[in-house]
Amino acid sequence: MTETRDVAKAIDALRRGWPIAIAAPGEDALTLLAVETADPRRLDAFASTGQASLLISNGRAATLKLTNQIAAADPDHPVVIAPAPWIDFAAATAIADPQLDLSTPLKGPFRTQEIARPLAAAAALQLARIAGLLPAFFTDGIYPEITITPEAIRAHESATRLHIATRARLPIAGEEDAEIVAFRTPESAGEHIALIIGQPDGTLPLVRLHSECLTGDVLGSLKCDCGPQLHEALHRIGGAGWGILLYLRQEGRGIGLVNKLRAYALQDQGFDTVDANTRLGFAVDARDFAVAARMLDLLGQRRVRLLTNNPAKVAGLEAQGITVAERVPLALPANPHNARYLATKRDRTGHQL
Ligand SMILES: Nc1nc2c(ncn2[C@@H]2O[C@H](COP(=O)(O)OP(=O)(O)OP(=O)(O)O)[C@@H](O)[C@H]2O)c(=O)[nH]1
Ligand SMILES: [Zn+2]
Repeated sequence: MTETRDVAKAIDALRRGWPIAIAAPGEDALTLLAVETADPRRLDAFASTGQASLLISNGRAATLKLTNQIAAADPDHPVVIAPAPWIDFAAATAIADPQLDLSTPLKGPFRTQEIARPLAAAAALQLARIAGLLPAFFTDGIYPEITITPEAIRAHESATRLHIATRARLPIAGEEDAEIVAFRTPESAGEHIALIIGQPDGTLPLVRLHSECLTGDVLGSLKCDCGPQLHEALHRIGGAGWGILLYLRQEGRGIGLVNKLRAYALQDQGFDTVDANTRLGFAVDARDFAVAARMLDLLGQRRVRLLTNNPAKVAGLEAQGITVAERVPLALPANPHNARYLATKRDRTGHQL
């Protein structure tokens, strides 16, 4: 069994443009080179014939009108494009990156091929998301140094080794009686944070799960509602007497900052937040709230009142054994820049406002 440490090495390798392999039980190993971090020289070294297959997500394949029958029936089924002489590094980049769709007339024809290693292929796309890279790979090249298993990727993602690293008083503007709690896991560097406001008083805590949004939280972006929601949540928790804000390192609904900004670039071209994620090749929402449940558990709070408009957060916590006794809506006025985003959340992702 590969160690989760090897997953960290594999993520590092992909981000540096080095190949890795994923070996699932019952399948031959699938060799992979991330398109985003490759270059023509690395592609030549990976595929000595100069030609490699391309592994892309179902959403990206659908945009390129490339889903074969099996893939069309199953939106999680990745797609492999067979090698062709014209699929050089530049063509592969145009296949991988939807931002280039309007400026790059795609060549063709493409030929998709049956996926010989479906488990490894699905794990590869998951790993691209964890690494914050575009979900597209050259495959079937030379055998690399690092081989990992889908099981190790799952273990790397799991919250079971999350623990409290330290806690300290942290008076904040408007809420001076607050304590910050930092959580760590050996698997990843991004630390999740809880801010406990007020003191437990026998009532259920008012809890907010806030997913990181650098643009909204720090820069005051008007494209989303994250910044105002963050401040309103802190205010509402204080007003309730006591409660907890979980600051989850799930930037861009789990696809990472760079991929979220790619989604913004697609939104500049007219796509909404849902279609932008799909065209990039990601799930509409890639978050997993198991980590939030584990944090509440470690804080001794298994029954909460939850500030959210998103039924998926309620379901995600309840699936992990946290009781959401009440959902408390958290809606803020729209502005001209985020009105469409809020309408899309209401109309397409089931947010209840
Ligand atoms: N991929 C992507 N992520 C976005 C976009 N706009 C905002 N985000 C991210 O969405 C997340 C905001 O989620 P939250 O406010 O916690 O949750 P929510 O699903 O809107 O549910 P609420 O609890 O009702 O607010 C943050 O991680 C943002 O970075 C976008 O257009 N694309
Ligand atoms: Zn935001």
